[in-house]
Amino acid sequence: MPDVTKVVILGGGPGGYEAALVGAQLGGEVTLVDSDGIGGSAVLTDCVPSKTLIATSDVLSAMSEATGLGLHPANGADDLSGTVITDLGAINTRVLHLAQAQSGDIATRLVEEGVRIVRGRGRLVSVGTIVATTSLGEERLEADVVLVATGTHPRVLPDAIPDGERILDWTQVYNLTDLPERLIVVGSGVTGAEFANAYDALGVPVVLVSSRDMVLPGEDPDAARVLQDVFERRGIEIISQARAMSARREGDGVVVGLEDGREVRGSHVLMAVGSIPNTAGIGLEEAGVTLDKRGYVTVDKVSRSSARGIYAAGDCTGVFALASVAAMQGRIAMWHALGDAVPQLKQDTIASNIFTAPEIATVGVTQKDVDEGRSTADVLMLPLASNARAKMQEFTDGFVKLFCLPITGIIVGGVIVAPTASELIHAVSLAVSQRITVDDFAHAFTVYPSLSGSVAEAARRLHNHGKMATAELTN
Ligand SMILES: Cc1cc2nc3c(=O)[nH]c(=O)nc-3n(C[C@H](O)[C@H](O)[C@H](O)COP(=O)(O)OP(=O)(O)OC[C@H]3O[C@@H](n4cnc5c(N)ncnc54)[C@H](O)[C@@H]3O)c2cc1C
Ligand SMILES: NC(=O)c1ccc[n+]([C@@H]2O[C@H](COP(=O)([O-])OP(=O)(O)OC[C@H]3O[C@@H](n4cnc5c(N)ncnc54)[C@H](O)[C@@H]3O)[C@@H](O)[C@H]2O)c1
Repeated sequence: MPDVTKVVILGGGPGGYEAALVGAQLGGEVTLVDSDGIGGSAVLTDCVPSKTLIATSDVLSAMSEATGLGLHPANGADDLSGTVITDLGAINTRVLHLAQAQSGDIATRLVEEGVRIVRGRGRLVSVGTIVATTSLGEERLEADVVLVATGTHPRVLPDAIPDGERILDWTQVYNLTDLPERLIVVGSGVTGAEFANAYDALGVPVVLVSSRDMVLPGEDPDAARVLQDVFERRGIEIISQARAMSARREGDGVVVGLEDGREVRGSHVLMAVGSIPNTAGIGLEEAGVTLDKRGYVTVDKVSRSSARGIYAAGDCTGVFALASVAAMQGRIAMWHALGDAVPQLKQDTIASNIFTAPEIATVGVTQKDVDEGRSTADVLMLPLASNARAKMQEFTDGFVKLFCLPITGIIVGGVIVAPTASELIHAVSLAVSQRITVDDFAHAFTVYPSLSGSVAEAARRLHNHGKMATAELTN
């Protein structure tokens, strides 16, 4: 390696910008090439905007549940949420401003740390050479280390092309200034579920077209069941085992055609049918970077691609489509490339959250791992309905589920379905990453009354599981 390592990063999302910060910290000469704005899709179109929208919809969800707390609307509405004017134009203006401001803050920090930002589209022309196409023309950048962090874009069905007005992908919903009269959401993965939940809370009649039996395929089935029940109770119309084939405009509305010939009518449709990696046409395979059959860059646990000197991070690797994972993969790449101590990416410690009401947070070993024999963990599920704080808050849906190893009682995973699951999961995440036992976890104080008391209670109830297994082993 030369005295100063030249690093060129393609993509300014969390995978790219977090790597840039580490690269600069470790003395690299870092150039970040980004085509659509620093912060990437995470900040400008996906994670930050959706969670900002959900900050508003959460207030309305709480208001709609407040009747049970003795708060009645004064104007004859069904619940408190019916007493406010939901100004979607104002909500979306706030969302977009916040995203732009966040993007600006990240760009400022990068420049302060000595990262050079090139606004343009980059492509590899050889292993160590990138050409960035900018508004001023082409710029050639030589690199000792390249990081590809180009993310993904929304998948489009050939007969349901988004028009940005009524047929929308999730990057386009923030253009709306008026609430849809009836929103069809196609796809009941995390994106579809979060938007169906948010728009329902905003007071929009929602139809959810779900290709499976239940919403959130691939997530914890008990958690998915809770959400399905909550959605149905709130009046979201779920069309299960239905695959959308087309979406077309008709008059002032849209018609979604299903595979079985049925048609669903609404004022708008949001297509949330997955993503495609941004890896085509940027010289990756020509430079020796192996892509899998879906187009994701194949990487190892220190973010190395198959081509020497070329690393990849984030959604374009298909590892786990989360901003936190992208950021960690990016940092790992720089630690490795620039010779610092480097921890491998541990996928079995990743925590994530689905921002619905209630939230669904998970970490580590899953129910599927246990059911399919990949983990021998003991499982305990504790409904939150008996928790004192949950009763005070009139919260009846949700549970805590913990997974621990049978012999040692080490906590290896957890699922929390609760209004603040995204915060509650951190204790479990810490337990998983630090290999804390159920006994140690249960011995730590929790506040009374609190939902976290149920997390500790679940650990306490797993005490005998570990003991029983140990006794069986030693007898
Ligand atoms: C609706 C939605 C909500 C989400 N919510 C959450 C959440 O709450 N929490 C969470 O952890 N994750 C969330 N995610 C996932 C999260 O957004 C992604 O995991 C994250 O964006 C991945 O970061 P990245 O750096 O890999 O890519 P991106 O954020 O996609 O950034 C990649 C950047 O590279 C640019 N680019 C592409 N090609 C080139 C090129 N050739 N040259 C230069 N630049 C290029 C792109 O324009 C983009 O700016 C959500 C996803 C969606 C769809
Ligand atoms: N809160 C968060 O952290 C958050 C939020 C959103 C997305 N994400 C990340 O993004 C990833 C992708 O999530 P996603 O929901 O965008 O995509 P996805 O691929 O997980 O889900 C898309 C869903 O659409 C369904 N589908 C596909 N074609 C269909 C059709 N024609 N008709 C009906 N249904 C159809 C699929 O069966 C699937 O269930 C997640 O795994 C997650 O990692 C995270």
